[in-house]
Amino acid sequence: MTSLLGNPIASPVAAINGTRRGRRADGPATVLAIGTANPPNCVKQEDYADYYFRVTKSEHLVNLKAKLRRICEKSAIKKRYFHHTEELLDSHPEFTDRRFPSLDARQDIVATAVPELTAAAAAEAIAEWGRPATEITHLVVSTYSGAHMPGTDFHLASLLGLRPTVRRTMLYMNGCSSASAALRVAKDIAENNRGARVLVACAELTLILFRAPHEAQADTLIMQALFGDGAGAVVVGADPVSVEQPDFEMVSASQAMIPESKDMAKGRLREDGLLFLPSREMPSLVRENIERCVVNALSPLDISGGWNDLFWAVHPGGRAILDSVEAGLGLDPRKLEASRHVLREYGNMSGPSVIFVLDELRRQQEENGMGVMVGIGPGISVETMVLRATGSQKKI
Ligand SMILES: CC(C)(COP(=O)(O)OP(=O)(O)OC[C@H]1O[C@@H](n2cnc3c(N)ncnc32)[C@H](O)[C@@H]1OP(=O)(O)O)[C@@H](O)C(=O)NCCC(=O)NCCSC(=O)/C=C/c1ccc(O)cc1
Repeated sequence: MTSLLGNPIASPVAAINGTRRGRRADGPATVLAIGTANPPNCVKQEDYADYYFRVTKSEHLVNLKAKLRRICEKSAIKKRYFHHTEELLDSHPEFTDRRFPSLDARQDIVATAVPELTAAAAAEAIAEWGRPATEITHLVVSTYSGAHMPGTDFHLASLLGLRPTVRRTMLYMNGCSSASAALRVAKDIAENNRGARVLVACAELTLILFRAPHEAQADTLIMQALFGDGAGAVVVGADPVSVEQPDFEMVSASQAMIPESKDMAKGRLREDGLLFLPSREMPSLVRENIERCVVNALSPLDISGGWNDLFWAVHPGGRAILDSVEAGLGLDPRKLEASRHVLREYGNMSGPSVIFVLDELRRQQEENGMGVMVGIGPGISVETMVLRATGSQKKI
């Protein structure tokens, strides 16, 4: 084939393939910055049973209150943060009276509260990144706290002053593995679009699942006892330029469904909000399956054991979940200290929790060499990302 000037040129397919290769990044995606945020209302776990039965006007359910107190005592949580306050709950009796539908009112509140909390975390990440917000090329947002069109991605882009052409992806209802899923998507975007800078943002507000106790549904006490509000944001990009100081390389990402687990961690969006139903078997199923998930994720990298030589960023879904991962992998107890710290200080914030754990690992400078981020979500889904700490001396 010749050009109009008579010079030989490559075939169109070869030219397109060449261009496609040229559009890819040279190196792996990296974590360039991390931001986190929580609402101001803080409730100590030791006060939670009194607080919860008072605000739901359920003091007469003395057995359930005693049960909640037992769960709180065993939770290894010290305190949690919530967007909702006692005043807000008082002004919305439908949030605590199961006879009335309340989804509309919950959706109306989270429609602005989720983008605002997400923006606080994202602004922190962008400030640390050190480049203008207008240089973010892609946005991946994940939440189960409300669903709107346009969604949190649209509002967040406006709140942060992102460019109007920022390419947005919205992920809904990924439960507690939502940030892990968003980071996996961001890694693919960053590695396949040279120069891309992807903002990942994830927030959850427990207002979407707050409800009064009920004798016939004692299991709902688990979500009231463990879950807290938070937002996490990460700037992801490959081939860092001089101002950028990566914390972690995102080496590989995998996802697995634990067999026979579809009823283990279910979420149902109801007229009275989101109902989360955790099975009692969840911790044991995690313990039995976690090593197989980790082996599948790491064997392509020729890593097939020596789990204590890696650092770990495990989703703090509950004390029993962390105990199960520790036992299933035979980890030295200090290996999950960053996850236990996040559980202790914030509770289970669902998806954003792993972003807090990554932040904590780099703060404690506990990360070294290779490590694994583990997200645990509905079904049971296990999201695994192999990371390599860059040893950045960034001031955070
Ligand atoms: C701190 C716990 C709750 C209790 O500690 P323990 O050492 O097991 O203590 P006990 O065995 O004595 O349990 C205390 C009480 O809690 C009860 N309990 C113990 N698990 C249960 C139980 N799943 N049911 C309902 N009663 C129970 C247990 O029966 C007992 O009741 P009682 O005998 O009356 O004192 C512990 O079991 C624990 O951390 N469990 C894991 C909690 C859990 O499943 N976390 C969720 C992980 S998945 C995730 O993060 C979110 C995914 C998600 C998915 C979809 C969405 O929409 C949103 C999110």
